[in-house]
Amino acid sequence: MYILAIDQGTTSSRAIAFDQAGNIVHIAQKEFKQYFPQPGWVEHDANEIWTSVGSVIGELLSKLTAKKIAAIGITNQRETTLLWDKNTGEPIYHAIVWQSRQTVSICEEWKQKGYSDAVRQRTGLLIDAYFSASKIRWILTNVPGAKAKAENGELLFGTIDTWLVWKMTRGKAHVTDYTNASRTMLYNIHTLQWDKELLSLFGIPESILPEVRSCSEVYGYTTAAFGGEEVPIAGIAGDQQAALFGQACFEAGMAKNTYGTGCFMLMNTGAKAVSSQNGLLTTIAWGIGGKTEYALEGSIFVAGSAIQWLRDGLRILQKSSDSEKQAYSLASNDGVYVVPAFVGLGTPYWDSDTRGAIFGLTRGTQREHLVRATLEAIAYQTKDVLNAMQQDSGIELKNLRVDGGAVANNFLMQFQSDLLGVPVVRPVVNETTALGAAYLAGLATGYWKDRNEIAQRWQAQNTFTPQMPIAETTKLYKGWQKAVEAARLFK
Ligand SMILES: Nc1ncnc2c1ncn2[C@@H]1O[C@H](COP(=O)(O)OP(=O)(O)O)[C@@H](O)[C@H]1O
Ligand SMILES: O=P(O)(O)OC[C@H](O)CO
Repeated sequence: MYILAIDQGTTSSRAIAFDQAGNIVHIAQKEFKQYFPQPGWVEHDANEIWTSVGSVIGELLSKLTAKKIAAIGITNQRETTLLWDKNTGEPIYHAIVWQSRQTVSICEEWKQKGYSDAVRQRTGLLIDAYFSASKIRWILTNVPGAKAKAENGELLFGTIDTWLVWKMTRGKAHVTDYTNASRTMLYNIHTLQWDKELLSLFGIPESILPEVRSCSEVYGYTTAAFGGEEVPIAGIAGDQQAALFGQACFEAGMAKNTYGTGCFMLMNTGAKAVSSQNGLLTTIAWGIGGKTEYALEGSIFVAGSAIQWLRDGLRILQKSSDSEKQAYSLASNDGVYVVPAFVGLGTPYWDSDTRGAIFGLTRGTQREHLVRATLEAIAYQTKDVLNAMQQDSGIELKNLRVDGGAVANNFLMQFQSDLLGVPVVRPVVNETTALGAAYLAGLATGYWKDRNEIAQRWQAQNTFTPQMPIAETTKLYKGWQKAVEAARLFK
C-alpha cells in the first residue's frame, strides 16, 4: 500500500505516491496556465487547476490502481483565494493568487482605518495583499451579484485545499485545516476560531467560510475520480507547513527554507506563538490530535521565479540549471547586485511599491554577472529573513534544512551557507512538501506510527558548510543592504 500526496503548487500540480520508507514510488506533474490580466495581478482558473490535479492523479492510477492507495494527503499553494457557487459548483471569478497585488488599495484603506494591531494580535499577520481577506473582499465588490449571493448563503470560499477536497468528495466536505486558515487574515490563531470582529470589519459573511479541522484526520472519501474507490482524504496542510513537517522539524528552534517560486523560511516555535518585532509572520505550523504548534515565517516573494525571469524574460539562460555553471564561471560578483523586487518586497520590508533594480554595472558586466547576482539575491534575502528570525526567537540556528526546485543549484547552496555561517543541509527526498502531506495522511490512518518514526527516516543527502572568510561575506552583505536601500528610494 502507498500514500498519495497531491501538491497543488503555484505553477504546477503534482501527485506523488510514497511507500512506507518515505521513498517516492511514482510521480506525475502538470503545469497550468498563469493569467496576468493587469500589471502586478496574478490569477488562476480553478477549473484548470482541478483538471491538472485530475490528470496527475489519473497518470498515477494508471500505474498503481486506487486499491493500492491507503490514504490521500493534500498540500497547496497558500492564500490563493476562490469563491464558487454552492449550487452549481462554478467559480464566480478566477482564483486570485497569493502573489497578486490587485488588492493593495483595499489593504491601504484597512491600515488607515487602524485595523493593523487587531490583525497582528489575532491572526499573527500584517495587513497585506498577500493574504486571502482582501482578495475575498475584492471579489465580493467587483463581481456583479457576488455580495448578494454571499449574503444569501449561496457562495463558498476556499483556499485551494478546500476546493480540491470539495471536488474530490463531490461537494460533501467544505473544510480547510488550521494552517491554511491561518493565512486568510480572518482566523484567530490563539482561540482557533474565525474572528467575528475582523469578519465584520472586512464585510465578509461567515457563511462562506469552510469548517476548520486538524491537519491529520479523515475529512471525507473520494468518489468518481478514483474509479469509484472510497479512499480517505486524511491530511491537509499549506505547502510551507507541509514542508516543515516533511523535513521533520519537530523541535522548537528547527527551521527549513523552501526555494521554489518564492522562498519561505519557517522556524518551529513549539506550543508558543512568538510575535515578531521584525516583520516575520506568526503562523500555525500544524494542529494534530488537539495540540497546536506554531512557527515564525519569513516570506520572500521572488526567488526561483527570478531565475525564470533570466530564462524567459531576459533570455540569457536556456535552462534554470545552467545558472549554476554561469555563476561558477566568475570569481566574484564584481560589485553587481540584482534586487528582484518584481512584486515588491516581503519580509522584513513589507513594501508593495518597490520594484526590481540592478546596481553596479560597468562596461565589463556580462550576462554571467546578472546570473550570479540573481542567485546571490536569493541567498541575501534569506539572510535578511534569518536575521529577523534569530532576533525574534532569540534562537541561534544550528543548521538550515532546505528543499524546493532551486536547491539543486550547488552554487546557491554553498553561497547560502557562506552567508549564513551555518551548515545548509539538503535531504535525500527533496519533495518534502508532498512528503509532509503524505505523513499527515499516513499518521491519521495508522500507515505510520508516530513522529519519531518519521524523524528517524529523515536523511541528509549533502551538507554545505561555510567556506568564505567572514570579512568577505560581511562586505558582500553590506553591498546588498545598500542595493535594497537604493531600490526602495525609486518608487
Ligand atoms: N538548478 C536550478 N537553479 C536555480 N533555480 C532553479 C534550478 N532548478 C529549478 N529552479 C527554480 O526553482 C523553481 C521551481 O521550484 P519548485 O519547487 O518546483 O517551485 P513551485 O513549487 O513554487 O512551483 C523555478 O522557479 C525554477 O526557476
Ligand atoms: O506554490 P509555492 O511552492 O510557490 O508556494 C506558495 C506559498 O504557499 C505562498 O504562500
